[in-house]
Amino acid sequence: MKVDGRHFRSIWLEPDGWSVGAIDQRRLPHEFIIAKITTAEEAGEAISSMLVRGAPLIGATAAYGMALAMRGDSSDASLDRAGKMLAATRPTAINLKWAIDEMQRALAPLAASARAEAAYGRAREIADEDVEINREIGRHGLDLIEKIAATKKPGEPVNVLTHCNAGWLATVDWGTATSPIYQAHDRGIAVHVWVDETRPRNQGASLTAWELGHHGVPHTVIPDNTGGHLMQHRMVDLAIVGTDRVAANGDVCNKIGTYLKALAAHDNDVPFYVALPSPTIDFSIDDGVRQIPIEQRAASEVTHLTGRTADGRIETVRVVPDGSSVANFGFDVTPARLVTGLITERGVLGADRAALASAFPERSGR
Ligand SMILES: CSC[C@@H](O)[C@@H](O)C(=O)COP(=O)(O)O
Repeated sequence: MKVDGRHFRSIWLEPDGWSVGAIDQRRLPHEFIIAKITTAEEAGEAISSMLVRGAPLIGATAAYGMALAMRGDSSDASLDRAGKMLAATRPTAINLKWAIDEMQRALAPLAASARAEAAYGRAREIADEDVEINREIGRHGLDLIEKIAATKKPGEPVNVLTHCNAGWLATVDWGTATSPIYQAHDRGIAVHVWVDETRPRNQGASLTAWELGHHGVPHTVIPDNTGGHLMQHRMVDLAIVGTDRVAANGDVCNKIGTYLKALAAHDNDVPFYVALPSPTIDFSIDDGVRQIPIEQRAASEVTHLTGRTADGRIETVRVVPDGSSVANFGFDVTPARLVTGLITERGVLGADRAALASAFPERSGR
């Protein structure tokens, strides 16, 4: 996608042919800083510090991290060590494990001398595949938006609510939940996005709003608690969110607060869609609510807020009284019964085992 007219992916191989560039998402929307990742350890640190975040991008970063590990030491021990180190960086997004497994499957049978080149090749493929998958998600989601647009008066926008950042910053390009929005906007369909701020880290307010703004998509940032009110007053035509892991039964894990939006959508007959690339499906888990591990993050994300002061300084301030205890669950699980459909690269599916298994038979048997 474009930043000030220049095309960017969220991660890329630098022109030196070995180091990895990425947009430092901790600094947005106030500063656009490019980070250089030169070792597997730095890739791991980029994931755990949320320099990069979003399930598909975490996977792509881990793949490049494995390539960097192979560049330094391509032994079996190094392959195993890098996989374990990267897998421990964040627990919820299954794309991380998926990408590490893919890399190990591709590299383990090779002679050590052939691994570094093969690792860079597979990491690049994983990144390129993510872009194509997200383009296809957009194509299928566009049909849904077009159908709603056909019911509107001329110039009246389709109102989409989204949560967190499932945009191009969370993937390699296009985004998952935002891909249908970008494609609709590019076709001249009037779309307007309600952007949940997404406390505590504010990925909606700082990242989704930033990227929609750069693409010229009309949007309004709302406090997280606003969605139910908007839905009651018919101000939301559909919700589209991303996901960090979908269980085989169609339960959807996503950023904390997604479940409450799905409940409000259900109560108000607002279609609630989840956009996902197939690596986000975890066919080894049958019950998302009970089995998906939920990351618990630092209390400081809740107790403190970072922003830009009127004179341009970036400052962090405390908003919670000293001494209050804090809980910071990073994700929640929306039961499949609340999901209208799963927008995948192979079409819009029901949120159930049969639909997922028949669309992705090559994954469901593994
Ligand atoms: C296409 S990304 C889908 C999800 O990864 C996204 O909605 C989300 O919850 C990201 O959480 P984050 O904690 O910012 O990595």
